Amino acid sequence: MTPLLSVDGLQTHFFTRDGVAKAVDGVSFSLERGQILGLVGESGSGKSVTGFSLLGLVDPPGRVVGGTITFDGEDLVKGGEPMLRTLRGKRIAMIFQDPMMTLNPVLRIDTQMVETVLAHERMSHAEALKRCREALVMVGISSPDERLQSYPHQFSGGMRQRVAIAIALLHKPDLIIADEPTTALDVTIQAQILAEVQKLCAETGTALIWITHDLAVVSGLADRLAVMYAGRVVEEGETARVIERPLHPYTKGLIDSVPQGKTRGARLQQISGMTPSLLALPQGCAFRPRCARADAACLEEPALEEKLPDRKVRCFHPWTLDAAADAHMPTVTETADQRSGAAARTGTRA
Ligand SMILES: Nc1ncnc2c1ncn2[C@@H]1O[C@H](COP(=O)(O)OP(=O)(O)OP(=O)(O)O)[C@@H](O)[C@H]1O
Repeated sequence: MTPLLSVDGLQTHFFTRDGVAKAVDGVSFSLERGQILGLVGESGSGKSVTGFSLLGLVDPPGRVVGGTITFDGEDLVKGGEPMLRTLRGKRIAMIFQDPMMTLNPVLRIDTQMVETVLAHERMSHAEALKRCREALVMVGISSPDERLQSYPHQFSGGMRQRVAIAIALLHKPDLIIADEPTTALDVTIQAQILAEVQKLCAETGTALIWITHDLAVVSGLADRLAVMYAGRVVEEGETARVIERPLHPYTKGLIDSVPQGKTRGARLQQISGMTPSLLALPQGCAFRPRCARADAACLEEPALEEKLPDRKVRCFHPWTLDAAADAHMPTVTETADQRSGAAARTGTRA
């Protein structure tokens, strides 16, 4: 089956006075209709820039400098702004962390929603209003008529985000890109919205890219995961399989740092070290300075390769491909420095 979206070798760079920040540098993934992809990684890994690149929303000094984005058979990079203008908001919608990026504070909800409908479709005002009402009901808003006559400031944060999601749904898009849309909300509201979005995707066949730094959020939502580090996808695969058997040391570190019921009260493992500056990336694998499994081979840049069926990983020493070897490898949370410190104390070679 041809995927709805196929991103191949996408590169989006920022040409700053201090140098070129390769925020997205060779990102590849694909998505089928109705599928949910979780795009995960620490802050600054290039998740948002990837999302913005898909919609042609990267502003100078940033620019898409390479790769292809194929959406329903059309090359969006080649098609450029004229093609994107016809798709944006209609076939591809975006939900932002701050719903006020979507909502106009001085307009009533009905005015802005009806305007959005009529921007892409010809119908009467009454028909457009009916569509708006249906979209509000879809995201769990009761008494939509009353809500339609309100202004954004009359809503709670969670309710504002629901309205923003309803606006994204107005044209029954093929793809929604959601950039940390529930991060600012309390856990209960977040869980409700996640459940509703999941249901909507299943019902409408809308595909979704859910961008988040929170692996726990997407693990219950996404069909597939793409893990990003320093502008690159380092691991991609089916969510359950990635969580159960992470291959990349960074993915394993992310999973180990998610609180589990069984570890309540126990000290959480954290990935030591910091994400590197994009203006001064280490030679070879960008995760090398934080990785306990790194060796001289990692001074070369690994490629994203399919090391197990339907599992891609960008690493020379992925986990659990060789259980016997894994048993002798240090955990990802130990750094090379810690290892050599331990070795010095015990008089062994690190
Ligand atoms: N306007 C800009 N000018 C220069 N560099 C930028 C700009 N926007 C983004 N970048 C670069 O792109 C990198 C990735 O940014 P991006 O917002 O995609 O990260 P992210 O993974 O979404 O993190 P966060 O969750 O913090 O938003 C930034 O760390 C920065 O180096």
